[in-house]
Amino acid sequence: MQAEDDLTFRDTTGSDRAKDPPLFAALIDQPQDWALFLDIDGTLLELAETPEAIVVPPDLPDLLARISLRLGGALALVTGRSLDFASQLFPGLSLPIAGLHGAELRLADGSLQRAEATPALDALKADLQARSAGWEGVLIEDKGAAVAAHYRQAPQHQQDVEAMMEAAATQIGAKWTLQRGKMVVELRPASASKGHAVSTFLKHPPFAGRKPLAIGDDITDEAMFRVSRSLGGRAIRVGQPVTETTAEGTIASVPLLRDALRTLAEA
Ligand SMILES: O=P(O)(O)OC[C@H]1O[C@H](O[C@H]2O[C@H](CO)[C@@H](O)[C@H](O)[C@H]2O)[C@H](O)[C@@H](O)[C@@H]1O
Ligand SMILES: [Mg+2]
Repeated sequence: MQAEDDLTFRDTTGSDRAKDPPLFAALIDQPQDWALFLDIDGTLLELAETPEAIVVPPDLPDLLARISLRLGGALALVTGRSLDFASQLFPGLSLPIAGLHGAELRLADGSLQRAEATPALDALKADLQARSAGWEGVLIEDKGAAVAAHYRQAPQHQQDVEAMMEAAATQIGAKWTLQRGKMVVELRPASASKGHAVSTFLKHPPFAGRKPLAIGDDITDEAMFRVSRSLGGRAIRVGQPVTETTAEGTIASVPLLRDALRTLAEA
């Protein structure tokens, strides 16, 4: 077991140290003590130009399956994607998943918590499509009970998108909240967050009684970092944080994180 101080690490160089960082050594030594919560976009998967253009490496599903087995099933995906989308990304795996930033849950026993769109939200989605139609490159992503406006391909429209989504948030009311992310502004159900998702998983088997390790790359992941650390767990942010982070360490890139996960799976 590593000394407590060694559990804090910061790799910004891409050095080999990230391949076997102390946090993962703790999981390798005592897999029965830990629960792992993994974000998808920008963490497990490289970011792509559009939401649909992401690529799942062929070996990733098997890697996740092996880690889940090693952790006694205490591995969950915690994502801004919808639960259905995340599930279809990894066909054949039936991992516990939190979707829509925590508003949708599939627990290890298969029980489901869904978030539903309302007629008002559906009308708003159509409105957003119409309002952004002239902004070439801006994409509206319909996620069921959430909607995202992406400007990765049209950074010149960032302010237009921000203003449009702020007005949309006022229009739809307090049941939805703005969630900013990497070149995206979303409206997500206000009732939950990634932090709520982690604390809910930890009340249920096989997560209950374990220490959480949360790994993510973006503002939305800070909620699970805070919960994880407040419950005696740990947090890692992938990439160079451009905003304040409560994670105690960073891993420089998606490939380096996957290297660390391979080390865990092969231990
Ligand atoms: O919580 P995550 O699993 O990280 O999901 C966050 C959002 O990811 C997606 O958007 C981001 O990734 C896209 C594909 O790489 C990229 O084109 C976009 O610029 C990013 O913001 C997804 O489309 C959103 O619905 C998720 O909330
Ligand atoms: Mg992410």
